[in-house]
Amino acid sequence: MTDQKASGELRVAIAGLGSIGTKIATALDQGIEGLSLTAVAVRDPAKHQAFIDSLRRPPTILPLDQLGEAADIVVECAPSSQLRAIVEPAVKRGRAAVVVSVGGLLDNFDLVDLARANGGRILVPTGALIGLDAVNAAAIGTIHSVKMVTRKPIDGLKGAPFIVQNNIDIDNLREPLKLFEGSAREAAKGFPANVNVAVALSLAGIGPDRTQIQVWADPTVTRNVHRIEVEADSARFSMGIENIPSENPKTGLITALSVIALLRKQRATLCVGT
Ligand SMILES: NC(=O)C1=CN([C@@H]2O[C@H](COP(=O)(O)OP(=O)(O)OC[C@H]3O[C@@H](n4cnc5c(N)ncnc54)[C@H](OP(=O)(O)O)[C@@H]3O)[C@@H](O)[C@H]2O)C=CC1
Ligand SMILES: O=C([O-])CC(=O)C(=O)O
Repeated sequence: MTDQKASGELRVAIAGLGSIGTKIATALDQGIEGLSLTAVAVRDPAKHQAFIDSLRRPPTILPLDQLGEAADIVVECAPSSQLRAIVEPAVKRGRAAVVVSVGGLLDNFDLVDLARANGGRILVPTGALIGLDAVNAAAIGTIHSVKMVTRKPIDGLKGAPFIVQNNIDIDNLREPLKLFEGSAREAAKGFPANVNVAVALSLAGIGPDRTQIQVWADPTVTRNVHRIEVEADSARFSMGIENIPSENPKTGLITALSVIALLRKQRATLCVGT
């Protein structure tokens, strides 16, 4: 690993080899300019050994808290409950942490201060969303409102704490049901594995308390559908995305691609989009 550092490559580690992590690992193994995969953290090594062995340059398996020793960039793609255990040791060492479980960041926002104090960075990819470049730009001026409506197939919402705690039966729905309306912050509590997108949107724009979201369980859709309306002093824009679910029905296929695009930008000569 020291050799790779000496060669000028940015070393990348991945925490969690699920739907998102395996795709990022494969892309890094196939080659991203100036980056190499050096380490991964998994909960059950035996489960992932065959995948790791199938890579051309198999990474080392390390505990979560050691990823920052083996990498310049630590990519978090585990459940949000693990966010702190992954990000804290990395940013303490001055590393960059790419966070996909961004909903979990709201309850751990001191990590941003920790990163700042230690020369680390926290990078939130656009993920399963669209247009955070425009939201970032509008936020340089004044954004008056950000409203989002998320519709997901039943499988994309099963088990969400909001649904369980309120005893809502979504299994037998025949028409769309509005489950939730409120702030991105409250939505992240009720749907921690379902509305990371709303939190990313809020952090790019006017924050988790002012960003409004509706969450619908919709048996008539087969994709994770997000529609967003932004009203700002520079522009008014509407955005929509219909994500094809990955093998994890809660996660759109585009999420891993978004992280790969972010990683590509770290060393690319030509960068397009903010
Ligand atoms: N920002 C965005 O736009 C989006 C964010 N997400 C979020 O990204 C995260 C990852 O999603 P996804 O890949 O679909 O999830 P998966 O459930 O497919 O994968 C998560 C992986 O993390 C592993 N894991 C669990 N605990 C640990 C641990 N202690 N150490 C190491 N690995 C662990 C799991 O292992 P095991 O298989 O053994 O359980 C699993 O392989 C989720 O939090 C999800 O909500 C998802 C979609 C969009
Ligand atoms: O935000 C999330 O956690 C996932 C999501 O909506 C999607 O993949 O479309």
